[in-house]
Amino acid sequence: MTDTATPITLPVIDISNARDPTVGKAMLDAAAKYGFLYVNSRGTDFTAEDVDHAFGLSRKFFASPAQEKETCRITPNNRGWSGMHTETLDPEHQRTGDFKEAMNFGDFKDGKAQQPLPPSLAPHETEIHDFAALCNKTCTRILNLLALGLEMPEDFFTTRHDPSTGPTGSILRYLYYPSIFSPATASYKHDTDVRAGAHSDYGSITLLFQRPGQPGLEILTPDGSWAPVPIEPGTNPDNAAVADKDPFPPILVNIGDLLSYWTDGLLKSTVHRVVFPLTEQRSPNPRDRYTLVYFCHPVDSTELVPVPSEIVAGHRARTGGVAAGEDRVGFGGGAGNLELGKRPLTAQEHLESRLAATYGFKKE
Ligand SMILES: O=C(O)CCC(=O)C(=O)O
Ligand SMILES: [Fe+2]
Repeated sequence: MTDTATPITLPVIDISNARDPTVGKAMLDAAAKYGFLYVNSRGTDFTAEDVDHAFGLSRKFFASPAQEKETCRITPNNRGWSGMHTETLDPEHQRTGDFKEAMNFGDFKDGKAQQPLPPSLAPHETEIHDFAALCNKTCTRILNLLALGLEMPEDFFTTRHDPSTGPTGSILRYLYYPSIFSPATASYKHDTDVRAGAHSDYGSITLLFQRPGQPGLEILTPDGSWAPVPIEPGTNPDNAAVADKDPFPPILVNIGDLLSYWTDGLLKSTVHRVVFPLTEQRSPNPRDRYTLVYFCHPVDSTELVPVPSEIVAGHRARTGGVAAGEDRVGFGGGAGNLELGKRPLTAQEHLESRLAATYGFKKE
């Protein structure tokens, strides 16, 4: 099924003018329909060199000796390195942990990491910080456009995502999924195992940088089937060609649980996963997959008050808000259904509740 499914067609949006309401509408439509969209790399703050360099650091880190990675093993604050099979994103359906390694960076303070960096990365602290800052800048454009699309004050989200005003839950993540030829994947069973289990993201928005010829991401469509997401829109997922005019493949953007909750489910937090496409398994030259992910979160203390948007209010009136009847914190009700006399959740509380729901069972 994974391999015969038709790739999904998602809009590619140019965000070079982040103050254009027409672009805001296009972004809102995609966020409400699919929860996923592409951002054309030409309209962002990144050069091809910025992105290549970040992928280079990621490769250098994952190729470094395990003893070195051990010095920065992941801690309960979600920062650091997690090894092969350490994370299980969909424990109900996975017999084994994800076939991936990851390295998470939390907020920097005055350009300094607030976590141990291994020898392979310590000399590159400034570069890692600068890349995370560019990611945040691109998220600011996207959040501005979403606010415009929702016809609310355009700085409503951006002022609440400004890391200079306080700590945030934002994470820059390097990901490495070894190829099917790697000893690390010897036990992989197609149609049983996954490189990353089905999940939704927790924050406001996520940026995903992919490399040509390293496919694997799929999203769950409303009819319950999995659709591959091409790296180059309009091409086959494993077509390695990059359009000449674009500095690097478009950035894939998706809505996370927090922004879905905040907008009463109008913006969709879509479930996704990473697999080995069958074409990749049959390929004479299967490739490792490297991705860079930026999970953008509001400042921790942000109160998730109802958003001042008539469009969200209309959606709430029609549907009752996000997943009515769901009693899991962070899903049920939506921010607009705040009970009288109750205070709103903060961004930090929302994140903690989602982490507890995902990892709570294996904490002991
Ligand atoms: O690496 C990818 O393609 C997706 C990663 C992802 O969905 C995640 O880390 O939340
Ligand atoms: Fe994800």
